Amino acid sequence: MEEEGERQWSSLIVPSVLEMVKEKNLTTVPSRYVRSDQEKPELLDDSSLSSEIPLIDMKRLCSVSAMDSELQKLDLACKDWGFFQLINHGIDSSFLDKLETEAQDFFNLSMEEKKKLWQRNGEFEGFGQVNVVSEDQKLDWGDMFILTTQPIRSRKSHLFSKLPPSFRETVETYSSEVKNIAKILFAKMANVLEIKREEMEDLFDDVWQSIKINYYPPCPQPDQVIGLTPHSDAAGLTILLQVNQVEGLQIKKDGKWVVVKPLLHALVVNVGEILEIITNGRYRSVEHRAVVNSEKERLSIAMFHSPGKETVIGPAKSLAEKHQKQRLFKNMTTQEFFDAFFTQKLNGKSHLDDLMTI
Ligand SMILES: O=C(O)CCC(=O)C(=O)O
Ligand SMILES: [Fe+2]
Repeated sequence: MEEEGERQWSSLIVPSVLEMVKEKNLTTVPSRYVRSDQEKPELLDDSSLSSEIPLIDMKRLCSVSAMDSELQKLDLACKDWGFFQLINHGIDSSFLDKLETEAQDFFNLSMEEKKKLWQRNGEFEGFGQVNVVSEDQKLDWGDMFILTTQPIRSRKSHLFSKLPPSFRETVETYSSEVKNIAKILFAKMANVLEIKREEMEDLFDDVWQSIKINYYPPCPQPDQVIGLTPHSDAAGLTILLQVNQVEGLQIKKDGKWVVVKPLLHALVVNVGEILEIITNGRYRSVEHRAVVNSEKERLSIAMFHSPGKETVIGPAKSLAEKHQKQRLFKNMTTQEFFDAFFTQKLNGKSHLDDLMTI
C-alpha cells in the first residue's frame, strides 16, 4: 500500500551507464561524464590510513562483559571517523552471498525488464539516478536502484510487486535484519552519549528505511570520471555492503581520501547528517565518494535509516540539556530536511551547512 498524498522527490531521467557500456565499445567516455580537473579523482593507492578505519564487533558490543570497551570504540569511531566496519553482526554469510548474487542478476536483467522498474517522470524510486537537477550537470559513472523498504505502508507497490520473487523475499529479509542492527546501534549510541533511551526510540520508532543498490560498470577512463560524487548521506545511519570485493569507496579524513577496503561479509556503517543533527554535531557525517576502475564492475548496497517523514528532528533535548551547549541545528521534519537535500546536486557537506543555526 502506498501512502496517499505523499510528496515525491524527483531527479532528471538520465541514460543507463550499464547499457551504454554494453552497447558501445567505448574507448573514451562521453563529455557529460568527464569531470573538471579539480573534480577528477587521483587514483593513487595511498592507503596508509585505510587500516585505521575502526572495526566494531557487534557481539562484543552486545555482551555485558566486554561491552564498555567496545562501546567506547563505537563512540570514538562515530566522533573521529563517522565510519566503521561492523563484524559479527549476526547476518548469515550464505544469506549475504545470496543477496549479492541476486543483486548482480537484478542489474543484469534485460533492458526491457528493467524499463518496467525505471523511475517514472517526477518520481524518485526505481532504477535511475538521484540529485540530477540540471541538464548541464556532470553525471556519475553508475546506475542505481532505490526503493523504500520500511515502513511497509510506504512501499511503492508498483515496484515491489515487480521485483523478481526470490530477490523480493531476500530484500524483505535483509531489510528487517538490517533494521534490527540499526536499532541496536542507535540504542548503544544513545547509551554512550547519555541521550535518554526513550527519546532515541521515539525518533526511530517509525523508522524510514530505503535500499539503494549502486552498480558501477567498468570505465575506459576511470581517472576522468567519478562513480558517485562526494557527498555525505542525509540519513540517520547508513549500513552498506560492498558486494563483490572491488575497491571503490573512499572517505575523506583530514583532507585526504582514504580507501575503505572491502572486508568479506562486513557491513560498513556511517553516520548520516540526521544523526549529526540529533547528536548536535558530536557524531560526524563524513564526506565520501565512489571511484571506478577499468576492469571490473563494482556493486554496493546501501540501507539508509531515518526517522519517519513527519518526525521532528533537531538536537536531542536530553543531550542538549546535559551539556548545556548551544543547539547547532534548527528543528524541522524529516520530510522538510529531505526536500532540501533532493532539490540540490550532491556537493560534499554543503547541504548541512545551510541548516545550521549559526
Ligand atoms: O558505492 C559505495 O561504496 C558508496 C555508496 C554511497 O555512498 C551511497 O549510496 O550513498
Ligand atoms: Fe553515501
